[in-house]
Amino acid sequence: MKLKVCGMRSLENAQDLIDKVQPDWMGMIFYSKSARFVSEEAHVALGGLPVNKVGVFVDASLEEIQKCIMNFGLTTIQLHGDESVAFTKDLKAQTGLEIFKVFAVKESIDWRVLEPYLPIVDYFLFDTFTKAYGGSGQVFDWHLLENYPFDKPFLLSGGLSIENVTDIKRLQNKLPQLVGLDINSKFEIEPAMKDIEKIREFKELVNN
Ligand SMILES: O=C(O)c1ccccc1NCC(=O)[C@H](O)[C@H](O)COP(=O)(O)O
Repeated sequence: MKLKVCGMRSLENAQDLIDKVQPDWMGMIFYSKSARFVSEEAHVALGGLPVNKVGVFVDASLEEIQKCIMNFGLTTIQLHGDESVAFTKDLKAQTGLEIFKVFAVKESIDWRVLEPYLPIVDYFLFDTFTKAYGGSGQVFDWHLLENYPFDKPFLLSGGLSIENVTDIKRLQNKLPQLVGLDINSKFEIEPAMKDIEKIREFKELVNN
């Protein structure tokens, strides 16, 4: 199972994560209202890290995203807002980078909304709906994913922790399209500072 560790900001903490966990992706939040916001100046420290770097954006402009791609050496763009199909298509055409399109889950999922994104994005990512967009630590009703109708691989997110590993594995057994997990606040000591040992333990439990 692939692992994305999101909301990283400190160079030492990120280096430790890479050394001890080797995540498939490391996420940085470029949304100024987030407690995990990564400012432009941080690229000097974080830009050179040897890991696939995901930039998380909420309804940002193409120009803002392009700037972060250049400065931080992003490999992946996570669209965490209400980005349209046209915008997502333009972004893919202009950058050629891997794209995660996030869908914030409430009480139900309308699969027709996801369909036009299928030829454009590399992965869907399902997260819990909150007004703050992400990093809430809240779990949504995973039963809603059981009739996922596409072959497109997706990542699961929203309140993932060591406590719900058994349920994650149960879902993975039912849905082979679930190829990755996105973790964040349940592994934090403080916003944007992760407990690396706890993440290592989570990875071990998920993969064994
Ligand atoms: O983490 C944030 O502060 C954040 C703010 C705005 C948009 C997205 C954000 N996080 C993106 C992520 O991919 C998180 O990992 C995801 O929301 C799950 O977080 P959590 O429920 O804390 O595990």
